[in-house]
Formats: sequence, C-alpha cells, structure tokens
Amino acid sequence: MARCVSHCSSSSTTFSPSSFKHERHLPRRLIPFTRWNPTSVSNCNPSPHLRKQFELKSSNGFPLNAVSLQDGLSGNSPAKEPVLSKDGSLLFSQSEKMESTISITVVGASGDLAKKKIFPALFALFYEDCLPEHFTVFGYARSKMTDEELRNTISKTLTCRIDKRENCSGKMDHFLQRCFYHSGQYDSEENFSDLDNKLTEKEAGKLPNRLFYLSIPPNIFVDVVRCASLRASSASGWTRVIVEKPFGRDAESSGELTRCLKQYLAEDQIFRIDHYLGKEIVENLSVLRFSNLVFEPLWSRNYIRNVQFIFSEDFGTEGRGGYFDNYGIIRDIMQNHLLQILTLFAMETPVTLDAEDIRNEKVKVLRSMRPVVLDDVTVGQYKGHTKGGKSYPAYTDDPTVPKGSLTPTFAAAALFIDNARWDGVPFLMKAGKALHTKRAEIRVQFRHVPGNLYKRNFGTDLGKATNELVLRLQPDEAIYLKINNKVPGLGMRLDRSDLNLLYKTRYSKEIPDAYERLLLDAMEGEHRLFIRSDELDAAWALFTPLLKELEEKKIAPELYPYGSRGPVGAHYLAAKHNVRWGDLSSDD
Ligand SMILES: NC(=O)C1=CN([C@@H]2O[C@H](COP(=O)(O)OP(=O)(O)OC[C@H]3O[C@@H](n4cnc5c(N)ncnc54)[C@H](OP(=O)(O)O)[C@@H]3O)[C@@H](O)[C@H]2O)C=CC1
Ligand SMILES: O=C1O[C@H](COP(=O)(O)O)[C@@H](O)[C@H](O)[C@H]1O
Repeated sequence: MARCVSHCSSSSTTFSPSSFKHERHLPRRLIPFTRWNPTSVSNCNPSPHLRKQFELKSSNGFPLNAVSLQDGLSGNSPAKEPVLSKDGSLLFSQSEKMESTISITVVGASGDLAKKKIFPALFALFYEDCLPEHFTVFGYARSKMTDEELRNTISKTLTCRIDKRENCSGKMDHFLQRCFYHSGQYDSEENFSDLDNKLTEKEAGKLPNRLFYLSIPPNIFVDVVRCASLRASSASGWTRVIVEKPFGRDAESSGELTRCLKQYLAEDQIFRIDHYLGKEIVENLSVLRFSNLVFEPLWSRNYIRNVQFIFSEDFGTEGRGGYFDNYGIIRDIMQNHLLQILTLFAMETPVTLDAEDIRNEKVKVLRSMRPVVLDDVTVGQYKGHTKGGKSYPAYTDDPTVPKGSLTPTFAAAALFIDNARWDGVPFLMKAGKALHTKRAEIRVQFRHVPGNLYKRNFGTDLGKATNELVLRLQPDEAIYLKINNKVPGLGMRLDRSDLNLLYKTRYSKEIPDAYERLLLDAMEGEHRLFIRSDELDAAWALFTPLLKELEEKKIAPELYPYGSRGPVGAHYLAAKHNVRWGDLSSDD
C-alpha cells in the first residue's frame, strides 16, 4: 500500500476532492410504486420503447430511469427536484428525457476475472435485454490487442446460460460489436485521455454515464482511479467505479485505500464488490427470514444453538498462488464473503429494503461482535497427496508460493455477537481450499425440544434429534429443513427427513451468476449489495488483531492432505463450543 500513501499525500494538494462528478440520489420513496413490479425483477425483457427510456430494474425492483434522468443533469447546474403528479408518478419536462448511454470500461480486461466472469455477465445481461439500448463495453489493459482480438478472446467464454437458446449466436455477434479495446498504462493520464476520446466518440452526443470495473491487482487501484477521474470521467452523467477485493490486508491498509479512493470519488460512486452478496441464496436469506412468519420468531439465542458458515473448494490455489500467499484463506474468504453473509443472517429487521437501512443494520452486527481470538481459531495448509494413482500437489509445490510458506489455506473460527439476540450463540466459520468437496452453505442448528417426549425413540444421540436449517449456496442451490417424522407403519419409529426446496426442481429458469446481478445494480446506482466503507472498517477491526498475531507468532498451520476433510483441529474447535459440523454428519 506504499504507493497508495504517496498518491494520497501528493494528490491532496493537487486535485480537488472527488474529481468524479457526484451522484445525486432520488429518495426511493419518490419512485412511483405503480411502476415497481417485483415479479419482473429478474426478468428484464422490457419493451423496446421502455428500453429506449432506460427502464432498467435493479435487483430491488426499482426502475433505473428515475435515477438516470436526474443523474443526467448537465454541467454543474443544481439538481432539479423531481415533481410528483397527483397520482404520485414523476413528472419530467421533455428536455430532461434526453437519451442516455452507459459506457462500461473493464480495467484489467486481459485478466482472469474479466474473461471468466465480467464479460460473460455483461453478455448475459445483454441477452436478457437488461442492458440499455445504448451501451458500449471497453476493455482496458496494458497488453496490446485490437478490438477484434479482444472480441475473439471474450467470445470463447461467452455462453448462453442454457443450451439451445434462441438467437444466441446472433446476440453474441451483436454484443461483440459493442465491445472495444484500448491499450494503456494504469498510471498514465494521457492514456486515459485517449480512452476518454474513444468513449466520447461512441457516446455520440447522448447523455454519457460511465462505469469503470477495476479488475486489477489492488496495488494499482488508486493509480487507475486517479487517471480515470481526472481524464475519463463523465462530464455530464454519472461516473461509478466497481472495486474488486482485496480491499487492503488489514484495518490500516484498508483505511488507507479508502482514504485514497475518496480523494477522487464520493462514497456513493464506489461499489465495493463482494460477489457472494450477489448469489441467489444469499438474496433469499432475508426473504426467508422476513417474509415467513415461521422463521423470524425462532431467529435468536432462544431457539438457535449455533450457526455455521461453510466454504470449501475441491481444488487448490492453482495459478493464483502468488496472490493467495499474500492474503491467505482468512482474508480471501472469511473476512469478506462469510462475514458478509453472517451480518445478513444476524441483522435486525431493517426499516426498509433501501441500501442504507440494510447496511446500517449490518454495521450494527459487526460492531456488536467480539474481535476473533487465536484461541477460537484453527488454521491448516494442504499437503501433497496421492489417490487412485493420481498425485495432488501441496500448496507449497505451487511455484509462485515461497517455500516454507505458513499461509493458511484452511481456517475455522468461532465468532460471537454480543447483543441481546445472539448472546452466547457460537457462529462458526470454516473455509478451505483443496478439500474433498466444493460447497458453500449456511447451517442453522436449533436447540432440543424441551422435555422431548420421543427421547426414547432417538436413542442416546440427542444431537440428531434437533432441527437443522440448511441454505446451500452452491452447488445445487437449495434450502432444506431437517425434521423428525414417524416412519409409516404400525410401530413408532422416528426418522429424520428433509423438507427440501431444491431450486433446480422447483424452477426451470436458470439462476443468474452473481456478477450479473451486481453489475446491473451498479448500473442502476443500487448499493444494497455493495460494501460501505464503515462496514469494511468494522469487518477489518474483527480480524486484524488475529491476523497480526498469526503472522507475528508464525503460527504453523496443521497440514491436511489435498482432497481430505481438512485438519482435525476444526473438530476440536467445534467441540470446544459444543458444536458438531453439520456438513460432516452422517445424515447429510
Ligand atoms: N480471478 C478471480 O477468480 C478473482 C479475482 N478477484 C480480484 O479481481 C481482481 C482481478 O483478478 P484477476 O483477473 O484474477 O487478476 P489478474 O492477475 O489476471 O490481473 C488482471 C490484469 O491486470 C494486469 N496486471 C496483473 N498484474 C499486474 C501488475 N503487477 N501490475 C500491473 N498490472 C498487472 C494484467 O493486465 P495487463 O498486463 O494486460 O495490463 C492482468 O491481465 C484482483 O483484484 C483479484 O484479487 C476477486 C475474486 C475472484
Ligand atoms: O473471492 C474469491 O472467491 C472464489 C470462490 O468464488 P465462487 O463464487 O466460485 O465460490 C475463490 O476461489 C477465490 O479464492 C476468492 O478470491
């Protein structure tokens, strides 16, 4: 982060804060409810007329046009307040209905994430008619490439998510024709000026809105934001920046990064992405809790014994060892993905579904939590293993990983929320690479039924008699509840069954990738699924002391074989808190 510090200090005298044009937000309640159709949220497909009027909908279901029209005030003229008609709909003058366009610049377009996730997500949005009529996609990186070469590269990863989709190849061609490439350095204002010229040309006099996606290593975030803000931000529309993790390595470096970004951007222009927040089941977590009477009353220490957040991958760092070794599994998965889900799980009912109301509740959870302590953590690292004649490498066999590295590829931790709702309930996290399976899930283990009448029928293992609610994020999205029931017949034998909502059998429509939802929300200016700076600070405050201690004390991770269930230390940790990992139980 040393570079960031120098930019910050030098820029504070040179540039005015927030060179990007600030956004103005229309209070959500001013958006006419008659036009909010929640059932169409995931199904863009607006009529061509609506698309012309920029009728995008975010995952919250709000139409975009209300935002884009008022965002599109030209120059520095003061914000015009929207006028409400008698029926509550918004009135705009004809001159304000200027056609707008969005330019999406993927910075780091030659990289892995851009190819694997960002371009395919943009194409999927285009395929589903979720992008506005006028849009352009630019790739930006140092690699030399022509427009055609970029199109060739990204065409290899574009897929119509379901086979045999109509017009897929035609739509791909149309999409690719909107994709362009500009080669430049990340710290060159001149190169960003050239990009600005190209963007302006493609915007063809329409109201320009610009979205930059920073799909680059974090040490160049601030350079890019500086150059883009000074040379390539929109003069009259909005400018927004999506920032990929990692947001620093600890509280200090993250705070420094935030300060540097805020030299050029207002908080509402920054979209800190955590792609787990865009996953379907994570979106469903709040719906499950707050729209079903049967769950919310149980959602507390009175009925819940423990909650588990589990992430496992059945492959190692493969190719990303260089990045990973500087971060480790706690920063890569726990401090962000799992902690974000935990806050959504544990938060109080927000006042509304607005981004600020939700994020306020999430911050309260984080601030009520105890910092994680070493005694409540176990770390591991995978070692080489041979199975069925096939050899699997150790983490330290990766040529980009320093020999003797102590970086954990596995961690388990117990966390606690010291508030009235969750006092004493262990929230366990477990995350690991090169394990026996790939999955991510939330498991909620409920308490025993008091004075259980059927104790006799369960035998001695009362742990099995309790209910467990599982939200499986991946693979095969599902929500299931383990219940006890009687085996049919004349006897009285009890069984354990799943009430199972398995998405693939319930819904024929395919589930969008998390990046689709998040990109759409960023275009809409919807921050609900992005991380606010105070959330980030609070998240780092929980993990920084632990991370420092692990590094200072050079804690050696427990080795576990590639493809195994992880180190045995995770079981001791769970047992210490009277917990059994649900994913390892025999009836799962
Ligand atoms: N890949 C993934 O699955 C995930 C990635 N991320 C994050 O997203 C961002 C992008 O990831 P990913 O695409 O894997 O990253 P890459 O390492 O592939 O980098 C992206 C591009 O940045 C340029 N670049 C790479 N290293 C440097 C450097 N040291 N200095 C200057 N430019 C460099 C390269 O482009 P060129 O040389 O052409 O300029 C490269 O193609 C990172 O912040 C990463 O942590 C987050 C979640 C998952
Ligand atoms: O952010 C990251 O996520 C991926 C896992 O994402 P998923 O959506 O495939 O579950 C992980 O592999 C990577 O290490 C991490 O940086």
